[in-house]
Amino acid sequence: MAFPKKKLQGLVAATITPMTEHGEINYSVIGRYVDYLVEEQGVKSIFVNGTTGEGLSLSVSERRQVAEEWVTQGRNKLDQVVIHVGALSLKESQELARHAAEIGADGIAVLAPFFLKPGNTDVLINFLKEVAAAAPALPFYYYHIPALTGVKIRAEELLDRIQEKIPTFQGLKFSDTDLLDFGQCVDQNRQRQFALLFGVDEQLLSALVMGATGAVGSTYNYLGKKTNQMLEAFERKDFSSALNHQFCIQRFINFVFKLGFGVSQTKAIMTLVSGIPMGPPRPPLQKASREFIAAAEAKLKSLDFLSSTDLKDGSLESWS
Ligand SMILES: CC(=O)N[C@H](C=O)[C@@H](O)[C@H](O)[C@H](O)CO
Ligand SMILES: CC(=O)C(=O)O
Repeated sequence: MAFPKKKLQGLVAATITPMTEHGEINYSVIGRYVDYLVEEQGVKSIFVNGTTGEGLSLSVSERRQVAEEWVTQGRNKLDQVVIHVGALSLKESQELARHAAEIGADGIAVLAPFFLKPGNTDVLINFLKEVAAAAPALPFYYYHIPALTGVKIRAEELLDRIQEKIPTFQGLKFSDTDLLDFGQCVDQNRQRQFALLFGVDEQLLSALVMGATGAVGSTYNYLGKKTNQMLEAFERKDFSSALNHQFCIQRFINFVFKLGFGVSQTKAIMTLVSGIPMGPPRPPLQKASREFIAAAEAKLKSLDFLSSTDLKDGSLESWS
């Protein structure tokens, strides 16, 4: 297969894995979820089984089924479905990579093994290479998220050496606030067609200035429309309105940060905004509190991210 394939760009939603109140995966709402992203948020690409999707809290068999459901439901509706296949076990990661290729996903992403960790860049690249080789026809993305993996290898250094080792390498998802590292990823790869996707939603505008080609994030599930307005303003070089959009997004994220924000809260907010029940997270994560939901709801309304008519069954009423 010729590389690069179609480039991954624009907003990519890191999908939530919907669950039932009993903690089983709720596959039945994924079709509705796809329609919601496309129709209500203008988001046409997704990143499945990542941090937000609790990918590392799912069994391999669940991860396969979740990936399959998104690919099936997204067919002819979504531009790209990228499956995160990172795992501590190389074997599991390879199995998931092969599976992603079999089901017709558009790409795979892998993070650094985070328990027994790679000690340097070459060791990390060699691990990634073994996974990539299990899906030789699929674009491969590195998922750089040092705060969660504890692997502090700079992306710029990895990018420098990865292309010659992994022919399917297409880019990275950069979930870190180090804009020097990110800027150097852009600057040193101008000749290449890499997708350099930023993953800190509250700082996306800075990364766009620095040359990001797209973004992967959790908030695009419910703030996709707003963020798309920021991207459009940026495209037409209307920086003051782009900044207004970014500040508005920041006001929300900053507010929830102070209350304590993570995957559990993301599930609750998405339930509230979309009306699609996302359910509780899987232990050790704990369901967001009622107080959190009430405060988030009020904030969403005050920022005009949620009109009262948007509120459907999934909202506070059914929150116990
Ligand atoms: C740690 C984490 O989950 N990061 C997400 C993606 O990488 C982001 O989308 C954040 O959720 C978002 O930027 C809010 O902090
Ligand atoms: C945010 C993101 O990319 C993830 O949830 O994996």
